[in-house]
Amino acid sequence: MRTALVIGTGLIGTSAALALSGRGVVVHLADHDPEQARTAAALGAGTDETPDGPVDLVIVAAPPAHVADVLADAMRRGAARGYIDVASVKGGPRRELQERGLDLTPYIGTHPMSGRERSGPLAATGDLFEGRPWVLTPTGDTDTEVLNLALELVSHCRAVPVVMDADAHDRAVALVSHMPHLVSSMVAARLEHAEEAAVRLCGQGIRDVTRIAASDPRMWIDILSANPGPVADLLTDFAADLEETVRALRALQSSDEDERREGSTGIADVLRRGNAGQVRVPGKHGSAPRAYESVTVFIDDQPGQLARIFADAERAGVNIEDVRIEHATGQQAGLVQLAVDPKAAPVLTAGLRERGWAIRQ
Ligand SMILES: NC(=O)c1ccc[n+]([C@@H]2O[C@H](COP(=O)([O-])OP(=O)(O)OC[C@H]3O[C@@H](n4cnc5c(N)ncnc54)[C@H](O)[C@@H]3O)[C@@H](O)[C@H]2O)c1
Ligand SMILES: O=C(O)C(=O)C[C@]1(C(=O)O)C=C[C@@H](O)C=C1
Repeated sequence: MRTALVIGTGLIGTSAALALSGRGVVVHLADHDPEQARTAAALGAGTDETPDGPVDLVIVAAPPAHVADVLADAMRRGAARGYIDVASVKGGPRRELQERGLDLTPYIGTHPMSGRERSGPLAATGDLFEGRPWVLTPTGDTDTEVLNLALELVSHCRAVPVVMDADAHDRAVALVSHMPHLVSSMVAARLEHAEEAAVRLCGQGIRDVTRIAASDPRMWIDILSANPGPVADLLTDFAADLEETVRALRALQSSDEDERREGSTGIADVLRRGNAGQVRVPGKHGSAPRAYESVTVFIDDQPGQLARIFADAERAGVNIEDVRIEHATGQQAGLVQLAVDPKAAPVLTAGLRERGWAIRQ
């Protein structure tokens, strides 16, 4: 692929454009808000000038409700050899395009399974998709050359291609993305009118559960409107679990010992099922989940601390698999949790202590 046109230069479009530009592809940037395209260009994602002629690949990264319109327009004016979109839902856009009677052989619906709770080009990064699944939904009619262009894009973004049927994709993301998003919003909504004294105690647990609730509601209304049935089915099962859990908690309040025992069994069952589901969440780069050990380091909130920790870990010969930072409430300090291979944990602990770091036991 030598040239590409990204239409919709927000978080996802600009991240893909940064990755492609970094691999030498000439990327043109367009957005219905020209300021967004200018910002993306200023970040080094490409040029906001209109291409002279057809490009190799058009990548539509507009909100889901606009995808079919934008694609249809680009296809009618022959803007490229191949066309893809990156919307979070796949069945709806394809059907909308079919209804318009367009030739869909040069089109593939795709979806990178990576994002952030922030929108716009300023939130973009060229490594956003690294190691993440990128779903492609070709059909029997898809032009092979276009499939190859899409695979090239996925490879330039260092993502992992996954081929799926569009409707099967929508059912899968209802489970792993859309339903969890609503649950996160509902947990976060409990905080809206909560007392300040309680909110001040927020720790890492609630931060993990509510991060995605900060996302742009307009985008999520589009996504959920395009996949309401599968999400409603999942939430119906979720509601049944909730009811059972409430029943078990009420039983735990009982003065009757048998009822309390039943309540305790009910709660243990929810927690056990949670453990069983959680271990199925794939690990880094889509590999089977791996158990890492955490080494927790106290840091002052000063520039360069993280860089020093990483350099000292390298000196100790330890590979850091993942990192998480927890800020201490009301203090200029924090805790850095370094996830490492269990065998490397004592080596890292000793190495960091030797270099003056305070390690939490
Ligand atoms: N945010 C995520 O985590 C995520 C992850 C994977 C896929 N997606 C999908 O990627 C797409 C973009 O999402 P985002 O998070 O980058 O959103 P964003 O809000 O950051 O960017 C969307 C951009 O599209 C532009 N736009 C809106 N209507 C347009 C139109 N008609 N023509 C041209 N440009 C238009 C907006 O001005 C904006 O710059 C969506 O379809 C979304 O479902 C999002
Ligand atoms: O991690 C996040 O912030 C996301 O919003 C990512 C996420 C997801 O649910 O995994 C959200 C929607 C996209 O369609 C794909 C990815």
